[in-house]
Amino acid sequence: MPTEPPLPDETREVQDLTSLQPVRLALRGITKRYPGVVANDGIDLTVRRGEIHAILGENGAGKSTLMKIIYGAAAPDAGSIHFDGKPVAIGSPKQARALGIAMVFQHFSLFESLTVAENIWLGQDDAMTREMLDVHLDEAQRTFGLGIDLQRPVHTLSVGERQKVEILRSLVTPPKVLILDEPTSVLTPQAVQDLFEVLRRLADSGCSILYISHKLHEIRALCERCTVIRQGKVQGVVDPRAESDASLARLMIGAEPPKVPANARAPGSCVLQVHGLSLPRAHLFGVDLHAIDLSVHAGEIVGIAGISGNGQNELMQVLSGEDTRAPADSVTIHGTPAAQLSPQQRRQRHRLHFVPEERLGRATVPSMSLAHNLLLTRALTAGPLGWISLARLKRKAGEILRQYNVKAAGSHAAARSLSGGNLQKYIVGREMDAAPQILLLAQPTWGVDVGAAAQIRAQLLALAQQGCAVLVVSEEIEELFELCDRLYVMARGRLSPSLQRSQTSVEQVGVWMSGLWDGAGTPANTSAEEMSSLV
Ligand SMILES: Nc1ncnc2c1ncn2[C@@H]1O[C@H](COP(=O)(O)OP(=O)(O)OP(=O)(O)O)[C@@H](O)[C@H]1O
Repeated sequence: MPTEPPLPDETREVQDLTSLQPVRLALRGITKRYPGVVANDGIDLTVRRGEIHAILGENGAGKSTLMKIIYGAAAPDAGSIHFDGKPVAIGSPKQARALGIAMVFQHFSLFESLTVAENIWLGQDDAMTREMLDVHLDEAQRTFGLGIDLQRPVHTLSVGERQKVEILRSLVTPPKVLILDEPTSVLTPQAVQDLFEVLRRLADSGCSILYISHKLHEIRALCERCTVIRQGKVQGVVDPRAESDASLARLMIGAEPPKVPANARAPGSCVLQVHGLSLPRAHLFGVDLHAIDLSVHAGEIVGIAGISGNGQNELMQVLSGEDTRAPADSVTIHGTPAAQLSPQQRRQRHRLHFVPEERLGRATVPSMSLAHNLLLTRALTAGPLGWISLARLKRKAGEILRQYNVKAAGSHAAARSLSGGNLQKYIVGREMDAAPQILLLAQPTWGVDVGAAAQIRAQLLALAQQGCAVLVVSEEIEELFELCDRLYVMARGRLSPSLQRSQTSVEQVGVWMSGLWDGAGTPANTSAEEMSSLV
């Protein structure tokens, strides 16, 4: 049995059955510095064979950096890695894969028009023929009960099924260590349960799993050990099943997350109205919108629940002005036709601001500094005679960093250098800081830690209190119940009637997410393909 390098005294090591298993991966003193920040500061991590080990930490704590080091995508400045008892230098993802380390990234990288098998084949080494791949895939499917039709084009798959394709891809050559970075962000509760079953079977077969998530209940349901990181240092190694949300939050952020204030507002007049909006999809893999009716009042927070890929993106594009094909009066703002106004016209005339789902590439230009990224949505920052004042931009970006607790090297930092959660805080902060009258947000707390998520929700409530009309699209039903006065549910390009939050339940919204409300079209007139997109 390989010997484990000694653990430092300050680490609270949990002793349980997993400690009988040999050590598969041991990191000692891993340090990684970026300009202005020590992302990993002497990190020790021990993962045993067949163990599901969670990595927990606030935004910017250094989790992704550590995983990139294990996967050979970043080089440590100091420290050592032992794999199956032997010291290794992992210089590239290819070397990591050769050792048996696989990684499933947060964002899917699949070609829509190719089949599942073709997508998986693309990522394999040249030596793997299609015939060999089919044998491996059949074997992996049988062992882990994945049940994916390998011949289906990816565009016909639901998000849950796409996630399974990513996992299946990592199982072609059975991994010894599988790293998953927030794999459940876009999954329904049922798809999460299915994923957990697959992961448990994988662990039973001896694979060690490193699981990054901000969702404490998931970590508790799945993992027997959890390494908590704060500001690049290990705070402790605990059994998450023996910890409460409060105790995990204390380890992670040094305090309990702030309570979101109770919601007592009286909505004002109707600000944003959508009437009978039907729109064919703009591209082959989009969703048609059918007869959408929606209203949002001043001072009101309205939520749209639903599984992503059911038309939410298409609707948000019409509302934000990115898609101006709809008849002018199908969207009105303060009673005036608005569907054909550009995003800039909506910002200038109606102070309508938008936080899209994609942080990099859409909400920000990855290579530009945070200060320059302000220019994407803030005309206010131009100086007299239309000159851009860099000093003003920097000052404003600095204010947003401070007010929204964003961890970054400064206003000069490139957007892509921020951790996912910190960039999300910056984008939400940038739009809230513009004092919008209408704010549209898609997945506002995606990838954000528990403390920061509570902070963003509290700020949204305060904004509504000041009279802003807020529309939130979210996969997280609990979040919508915490925030919203009214809810709609979106399925297959249709929007349900509105529900007062106080008069509905999570269960009812869950049922409606399958498109089963009166007048929505019953399963009888729903094609198999449409139904599968809801699973
Ligand atoms: N390529 C880079 N260049 C500069 N700084 C970086 C780079 N990658 C990460 N950092 C910084 O290192 C720190 C740790 O980032 P990391 O992405 O590892 O955090 P994280 O714990 O995964 O956060 P999140 O939960 O928000 O994804 C952050 O301060 C981040 O800004």
